[in-house]
Amino acid sequence: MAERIFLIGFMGTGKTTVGESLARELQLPLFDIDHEIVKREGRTIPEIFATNGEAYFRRVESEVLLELSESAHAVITTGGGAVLAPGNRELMGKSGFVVCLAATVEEIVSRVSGDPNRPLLQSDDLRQRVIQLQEARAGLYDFAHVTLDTTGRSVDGIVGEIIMKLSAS
Ligand SMILES: Nc1ncnc2c1ncn2[C@@H]1O[C@H](COP(=O)(O)OP(=O)(O)O)[C@@H](O)[C@H]1O
Ligand SMILES: O=C(O)C1=C[C@@H](OP(=O)(O)O)[C@@H](O)[C@H](O)C1
Ligand SMILES: [Mg+2]
Repeated sequence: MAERIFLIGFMGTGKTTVGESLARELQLPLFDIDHEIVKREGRTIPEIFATNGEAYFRRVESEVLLELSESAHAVITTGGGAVLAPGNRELMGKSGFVVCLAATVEEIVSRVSGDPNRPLLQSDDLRQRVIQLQEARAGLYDFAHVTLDTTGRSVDGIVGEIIMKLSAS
């Protein structure tokens, strides 16, 4: 079974939540790239975006991903935009088993609505914003080894399916 597992997918598909449970089940350490960035920077993601902009955030995100991909045997949960850099996609594809979580637009909207921690989703028309960003990212999650639709599914059920796919890999 792979010892380095990446969870990728659009915002609100449950990467951070599922990753915690998956790491517990597999008895592997867990690294959430967003949490690592917040620790390293000593400030929140909205603060980083507001003060230094998205390009700066992407640089730190890529640095943290590179360090974890080289060192940790772990479950590594990424932010939804970690796939934007081609180098990040290549790195994940070759250094671990990549699981993409997906969900319908309606499900994403209901999960992330009212959460101030995603600067890219602070919009008066959240549904339209999700659609627009998904279009801008079309195809960028397709390098995953497996993709799971999480809509209407329990975290335990999703974790069980990932473990089955891992065993078969
Ligand atoms: N399978 C699920 N069913 C219902 N709600 C979920 C599920 N997975 C995650 N959530 C909820 O959706 C929100 C976003 O989850 P999160 O793990 O932060 O997603 P991501 O890291 O992909 O942005 C959280 O409030 C979380 O509790
Ligand atoms: O998709 C994105 O560009 C982002 C996703 C977020 O992580 P989650 O996907 O865990 O919400 C976080 O990294 C940041 O707000 C940017
Ligand atoms: Mg997350």
